[in-house]
Amino acid sequence: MVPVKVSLSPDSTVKNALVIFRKTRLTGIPVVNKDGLLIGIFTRFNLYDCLLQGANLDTSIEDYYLRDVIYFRENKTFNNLTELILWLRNVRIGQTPVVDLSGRPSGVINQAYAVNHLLDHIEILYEELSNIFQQVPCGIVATDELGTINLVSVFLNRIFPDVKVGGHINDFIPNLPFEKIINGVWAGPQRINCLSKDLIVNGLPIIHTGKTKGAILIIQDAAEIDSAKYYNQNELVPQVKMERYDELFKLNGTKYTIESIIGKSTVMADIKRRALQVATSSSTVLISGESGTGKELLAQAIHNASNRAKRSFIKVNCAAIPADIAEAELFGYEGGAFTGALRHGKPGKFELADGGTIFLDEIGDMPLSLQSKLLRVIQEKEVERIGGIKTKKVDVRILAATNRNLNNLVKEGKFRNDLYYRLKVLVITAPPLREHTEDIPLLLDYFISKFSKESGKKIKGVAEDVMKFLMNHRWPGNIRELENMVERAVIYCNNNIIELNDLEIYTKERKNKHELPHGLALSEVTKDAIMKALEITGGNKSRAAKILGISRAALYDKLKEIKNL
Ligand SMILES: Nc1ncnc2c1ncn2[C@@H]1O[C@H](COP(=O)(O)OP(=O)(O)OP(=O)(O)O)[C@@H](O)[C@H]1O
Repeated sequence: MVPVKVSLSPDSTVKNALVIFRKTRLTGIPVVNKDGLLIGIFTRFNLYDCLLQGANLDTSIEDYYLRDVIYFRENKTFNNLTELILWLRNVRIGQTPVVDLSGRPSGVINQAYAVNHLLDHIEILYEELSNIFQQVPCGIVATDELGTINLVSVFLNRIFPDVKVGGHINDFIPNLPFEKIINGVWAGPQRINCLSKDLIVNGLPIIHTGKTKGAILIIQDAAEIDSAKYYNQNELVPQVKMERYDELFKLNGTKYTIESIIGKSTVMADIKRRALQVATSSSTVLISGESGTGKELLAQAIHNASNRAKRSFIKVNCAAIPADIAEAELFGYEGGAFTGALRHGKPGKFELADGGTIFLDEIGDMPLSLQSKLLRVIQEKEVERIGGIKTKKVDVRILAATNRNLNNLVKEGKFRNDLYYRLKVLVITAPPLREHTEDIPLLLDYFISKFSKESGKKIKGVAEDVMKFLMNHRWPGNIRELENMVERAVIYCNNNIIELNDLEIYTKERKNKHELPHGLALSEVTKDAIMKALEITGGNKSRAAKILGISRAALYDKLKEIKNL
């Protein structure tokens, strides 16, 4: 609002008005009664009219000012867009007076101000709508009155991956009764069969000012709804969903979806929202975070929420493949390319992931020589087998994960800068468990239920002091450490409640407190733990890493350090 301090009274003269118009940018001057209350407005047009009718400078404005004015009270807000649009359409003057709560003029607002207000409203509304569209767990399409698609929700693309904005709805979903929906005679929800899919369809025409402007269609996969009915509502939600996705998992070799990610804290809710958002695009995603924070789980969840869900998810552990065979593993080779090569050659992981997703785990450990080849695949979207003469186009979505600081690796010359920039188009950071300890009770419930089922025990939960201890633990191995701790505690537990003594981390901590010679170096403790883990697993490093709650790469790093002790 622009504050206005000037006003006229009915007996003010044309000259008084001219002086104010000359001094201000006002297009209308408020007219007030003897109590100072707004009773009208004297506009520039009123001035022209009275001059044309022969008024002189001393003529009073009494017969000329506008009495029937739309004005606002200072505390007026528009409750909704329609109210604001109506006002914009109805105002007859460029500036609308604003009065204070007692009815005295205090300023004006102009149309530019109102339009800006309108745009702010539209922006908020648009944000809200697109969030709903991205996250609502059923397929939604909005079309115009002819059936041309304006909006498609992420979930619809899971049922019909090809549906795109700009196309006609019946080109993608032929049996859909669009005519009935647009004419308002579709008594949905109804089951229809379309392209051999069993669908539950609901549809409504969008009617604006009495005219049909388009339609909203809500489409669900009947199989999903039917299968959900079979599950006990009281069971853990993730387990219900997991079983429902079994088919998909079998198909693409994954285990997790967004619903498998346990955690209701704000950070975890943000992560899930972000995962759903990035699932809608095909750009490269860099998932960073400490070991055991759920980076692989996130990668699988993103794949399964994307329209590539029914295609392959290929995982490559960049730290685990020996450098000399890494190129063949990733890009494949032609028959006879080298000694020991298969006669007919072998496709690489990128070819196997064609149409789907490749997950490059521990990307920070990828040898430099391979990094330049990966960069070429990302840029050219084609692969060349070793010993091959042709390149092959591949459509692969790349998800990369690392627990190392790639920025530092770039500075140390161990990671290509250009590859780093290509990888971090979209970034998701999995938070360490110590930053969302409020999720510990939920994670505990989930893992206790999982391992109790596996071991045939009926463990109900943890004792109060256990919960206290766990909430205060630092969790260097994050959720993996918690998971492994519960797995062991369930084995040791002899009752139906896990006690402090069932926790290895508690007994170890107590032992360390009481028995370690004062001043024993931390490196010695680490060494002891690693040696013990290797002893238990008979030298198996993967299992030893699991017991220690760290990644294989982290274990290799620690072993290197120990050698130098
Ligand atoms: N939010 C979560 N909900 C349920 N389970 C989880 C969650 N986060 C991680 N986990 C479990 O913790 C374990 C470790 O997760 P994951 O392998 O995805 O971690 P990571 O960050 O990829 O680890 P690394 O860097 O060591 O490879 C897995 O068994 C996974 O199922």
